[in-house]
Amino acid sequence: MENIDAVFKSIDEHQDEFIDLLRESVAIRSVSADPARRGDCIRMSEWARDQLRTLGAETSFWDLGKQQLQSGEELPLPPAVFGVYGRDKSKKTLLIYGHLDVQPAEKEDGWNTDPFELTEIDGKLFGRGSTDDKGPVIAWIAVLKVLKNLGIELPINIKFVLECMEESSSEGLEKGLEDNIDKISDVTYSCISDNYWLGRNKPCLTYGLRGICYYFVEISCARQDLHSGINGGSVPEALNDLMWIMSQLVTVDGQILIPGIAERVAPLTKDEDDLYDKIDFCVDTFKQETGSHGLISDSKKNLLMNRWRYPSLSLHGVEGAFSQPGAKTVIPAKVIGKFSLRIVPHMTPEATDKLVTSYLDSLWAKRKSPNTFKITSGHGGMPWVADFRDANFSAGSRAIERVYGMTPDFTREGGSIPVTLTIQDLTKSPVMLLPIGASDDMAHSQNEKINRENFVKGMKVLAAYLFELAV
Ligand SMILES: NCC(=O)N[C@@H](Cc1c[nH]cn1)C(=O)O
Ligand SMILES: [Zn+2]
Ligand SMILES: [Zn+2]
Repeated sequence: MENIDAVFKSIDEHQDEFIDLLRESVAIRSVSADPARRGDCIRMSEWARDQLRTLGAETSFWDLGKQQLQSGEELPLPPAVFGVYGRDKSKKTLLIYGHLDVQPAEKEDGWNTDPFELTEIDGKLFGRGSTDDKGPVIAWIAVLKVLKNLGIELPINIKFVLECMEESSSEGLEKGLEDNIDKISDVTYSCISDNYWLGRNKPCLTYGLRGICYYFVEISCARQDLHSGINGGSVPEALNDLMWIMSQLVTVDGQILIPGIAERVAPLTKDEDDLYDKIDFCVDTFKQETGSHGLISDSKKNLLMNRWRYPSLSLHGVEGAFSQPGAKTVIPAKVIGKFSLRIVPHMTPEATDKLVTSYLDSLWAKRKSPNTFKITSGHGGMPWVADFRDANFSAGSRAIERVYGMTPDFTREGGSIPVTLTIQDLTKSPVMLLPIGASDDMAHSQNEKINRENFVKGMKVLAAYLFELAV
């Protein structure tokens, strides 16, 4: 560890260069959900591969096959980037996973700046992907650049797996990992930096994620849209049916109304119950950061449990419904309601699909509507919970202490990174989530940002972690 101060110094000195690298990557509009942006996603994979290659990694692309769109059209999936640094059999091997795709963003959504032009205001670097997840990926690249420039040998071998479809259910990646299992079977530990601190000031390490099950409810009432004056009162309307169904999924205080869900949740143990008290989390700050008008509970423990260890159901939108400004008097012919459930141990996507489908079928039978009704389950991903008392977490914790002078909180996360469990299972090795961004980074939302300080200190934590892992 005698070199670490030189590494930290170099990170400080070259920080603007690394921010420029982040700027370059943010400018590539790699929105995986938008078929029109597939070329940008492929370009983003090429960009990351070239970065790793320039730094001396052996790189290759994993072809992940094709994506079948609802329209029947087929699109190539962006290739995953595989990078290898070092094959020294006497050293441990760390697998680093990150994603290069981003959520959609338009200036008109309410951004104060162009989402694809990294803009620094008061030490905050605004831009789509700045924190989720281009910032953390660039932070890893920056660490390798610094080590290379200083001529410092890597203390461990590194394998990168970078994908460009995470925000669209990591389509193709599980198979890509399985097909390339021989290339990752020597992995000792894995690290994913793709989530956030619980607050703005205290770093954390994360040992749990919720899974996800996504659903589409399609109702059609006519061949084409109708005039609500001419036809209103004579035609049973699809959107009325859909709203009736969607209003019976979850209560105002977040209770899921689908029978059988609550029974599948892992019981709370005394050990787990005790963990929540020690965690640094302020309910009022959380409320203020989310800008929400109220919270489902004002107890710290209940809120954390609701975010981490209980399922939640969110309604996301209705395709086909009139949503522009103004007062169009239309009866939409076909609407598709979208909702998802975040699932937790011991729930599985398969069992959840059955409960959801059977409940929606029973509601539809009660409705006695002549309209057509179809439920489709979209992507599903398992939850993940690990042991945070292992050597991977100890190394992460020591690295954080070195940079921040404090030990991290051990947290879970309400979001989902389904590939986490796949990586753990395929490599048969421990995975740790090491977030570098703060709780108010607004991933997926308007004005996503990463603080310059988090970005720079995050690089230092990642560098120190590499050396701590080797101990
Ligand atoms: N940073 C992790 C993340 O944002 N994960 C997404 C994954 C997802 C699932 N469906 C669409 N995206 C999340 O929403 O948790
Ligand atoms: Zn992410
Ligand atoms: Zn995300």
